[in-house]
Amino acid sequence: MSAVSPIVTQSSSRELLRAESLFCERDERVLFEDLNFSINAGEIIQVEGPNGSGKTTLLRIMSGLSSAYEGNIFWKGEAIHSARIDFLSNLLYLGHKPGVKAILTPVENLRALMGVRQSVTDEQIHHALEKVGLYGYEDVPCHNLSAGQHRRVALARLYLSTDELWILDEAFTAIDKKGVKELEALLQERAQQGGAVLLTTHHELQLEQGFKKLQLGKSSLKQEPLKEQAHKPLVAGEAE
Ligand SMILES: Nc1ncnc2c1ncn2[C@@H]1O[C@H](COP(=O)(O)OP(=O)(O)OP(=O)(O)O)[C@@H](O)[C@H]1O
Repeated sequence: MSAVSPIVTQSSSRELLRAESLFCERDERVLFEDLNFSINAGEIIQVEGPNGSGKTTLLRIMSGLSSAYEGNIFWKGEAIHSARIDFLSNLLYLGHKPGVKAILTPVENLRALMGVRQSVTDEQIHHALEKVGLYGYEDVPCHNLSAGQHRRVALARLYLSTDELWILDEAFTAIDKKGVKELEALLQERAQQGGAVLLTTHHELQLEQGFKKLQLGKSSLKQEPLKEQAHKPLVAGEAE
């Protein structure tokens, strides 16, 4: 169980984010084209593809951090640029950089990161840090912590967040086997509570509930349709 209860439970069919006819080219190489997909409340979607196929690029575009694309993105049916405030107030994005301030302790960092968005207690922060293996490091300035520990401070936000949409780029690095299991459980719990998760990971996800995979083209030239997960017959339609 995470330390934070969901604020609302949403219908699992409610569309949150939708991409229509996305096209992205980098260095004269097409990363994806005519890419159509949506993520609903209660869903987990893993973006898959070889190194350099555009996974991070796609997550940055879907998070509003990059405008290097053509096509349309909608948040709850409204064009993303018009819905920006609501979108950003309901999004948790975890990228490659942890965004942790070295001068602050893990507790202070989390207080600062969560402070303006959501009120959390010190007890919840301590619980979250324990979940990512930082028990005993709560009050150590982050400049004394390793790069992996910095990532885990950032990851602890997931144990506090009630944001509707999580976009996670390689969130499974820097955690041990137990941490991986707990994070998988957390993602499922979040989805069951009506949250949605769009993620990339090189780790083979072991989720009891179904999840979708969005496969980016191996040649980076052509977008493949969403594939069904082998052991879970989830509909993985491309254009919805
Ligand atoms: N800001 C940028 N400007 C130009 N090209 C970029 C930029 N960011 C990424 N690229 C290029 O876009 C391609 C896709 O990069 P991206 O990081 O999205 O791939 P990825 O699938 O996440 O890779 P990996 O699995 O190695 O993390 C790469 O060839 C990269 O060099």
